[in-house]
Order: sequence, then C-alpha cells, then structure tokens
Amino acid sequence: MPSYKLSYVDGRGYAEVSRQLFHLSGTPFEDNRIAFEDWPKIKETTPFGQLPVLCVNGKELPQSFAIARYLANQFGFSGKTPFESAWVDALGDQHKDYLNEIKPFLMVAYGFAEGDKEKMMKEVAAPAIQKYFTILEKQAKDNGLNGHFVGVSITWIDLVVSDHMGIIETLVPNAFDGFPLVEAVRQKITSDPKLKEWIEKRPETPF
Ligand SMILES: N[C@@H](CCC(=O)N[C@@H](CS)C(=O)NCC(=O)O)C(=O)O
Repeated sequence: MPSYKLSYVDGRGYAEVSRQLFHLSGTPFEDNRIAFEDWPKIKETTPFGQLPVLCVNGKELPQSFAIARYLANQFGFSGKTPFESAWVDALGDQHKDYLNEIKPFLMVAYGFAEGDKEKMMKEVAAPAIQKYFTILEKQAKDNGLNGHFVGVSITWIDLVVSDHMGIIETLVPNAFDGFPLVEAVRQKITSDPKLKEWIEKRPETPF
C-alpha cells in the first residue's frame, strides 16, 4: 500500500473530503495539520504555494479537488462508469463556481474581511445558495431519490456537499430550507458508519 501524507491547516476546509475518503476506505494516512505560524516557512516548498498537498510515496500533489478525485479513483468513490465520473466532476466544477460566488460572504463572516455580515448574507450568500442548491435539488431528484447525487453509492461530490452544508448552517440560519432532497443526501451520507465514526472523533474546528 502506498504511504499517504495529507498536509493542511487545522481545519476541515479544502482537506476534509480527502480525509473522509481515507476513513471511508479504511486507508491509513498521516493527517498532517500545519500550525499557522509554521506556514510561511513551508509555503515556498509547496508545488503551488497553497495547501492542501497530498504526498504519495514522497511525490506531491496540490489542489484539493485533484487530490479528492485521485483518492476517489483509487478507493472507488468516483462513479461506476466514465459518464457517472464526468457528472461527479461537473458537480465539482459547479461547486467551485458557487464557492467563488459565496466567498466574499465567508471572508466577512469569518472576520478575514471588513463588511456588513447581515447585508452580505442577504445579497451574496442567499442568492448563491439558492442558485446552487436548486441545481443540487434537481440532481438528487433526477438521480432517483436514492440519497446520492450520482449513481447508487457514495461519490466524492456527496461528501463535498454534505461537509459544506455543515459549515454554512453555522453561519446562515435556515440556509437549506426548501431543499429537502439535498438534506436527504446529507442525512444518508453522514449516517454511513465509517463516516459517522470519523465525524464523531475528528478535531473540533470552526470550519
Ligand atoms: N484552489 C485551491 C485553494 C486552496 C487554498 O486556498 N488554500 C489556502 C488554505 S485554505 C492556502 O493555502 N492559503 C495560504 C496561502 O495562499 O498562502 C484548492 O482547492 O486546493
């Protein structure tokens, strides 16, 4: 088995889905959480100057979705056919478009930027959530109401959406009212015994 080291800060953020893929597949890995004060020394040594970075047998891979996709391919969480995998990728790309839209709100909500949080919630977060979750709600329905966005078993996009909901609901009251099918996917995913075990024991972090 290859040796895996996943480096990120001490948060869920861009690394949590990959951690979940390790836990779901029962694959040992080093969960390397870098302290904020150590980051400036390490930044220049990383491939793209950012975290997360996955190290596989000493070889580095940057970019969270490339890492998640690579692990999902290795462990069987990327879709059962090329077309399913392409749909998982399409939803992943849509998720990144949505993150770009909601990011100004997140920066203010977490105190990384100045701004009126309530105003940003109404004018930035709410429309971004409405647009993206409407797409997801339709996708959950079109996929047959089976608790997954693609196919009949867990794929990495189920994890991306479920973890993201857990973060947003701490910032936006009733964020997912009106999206019961997306909520049903989250309920199914987070009740998976291996994932449940990890969620219960993982370090507590705000995001
Ligand atoms: N597109 C990248 C974004 C990663 C990213 O923004 N990482 C942040 C931490 S959450 C980072 O490395 N920030 C430090 C820096 O840019 O110096 C990904 O998906 O991996």
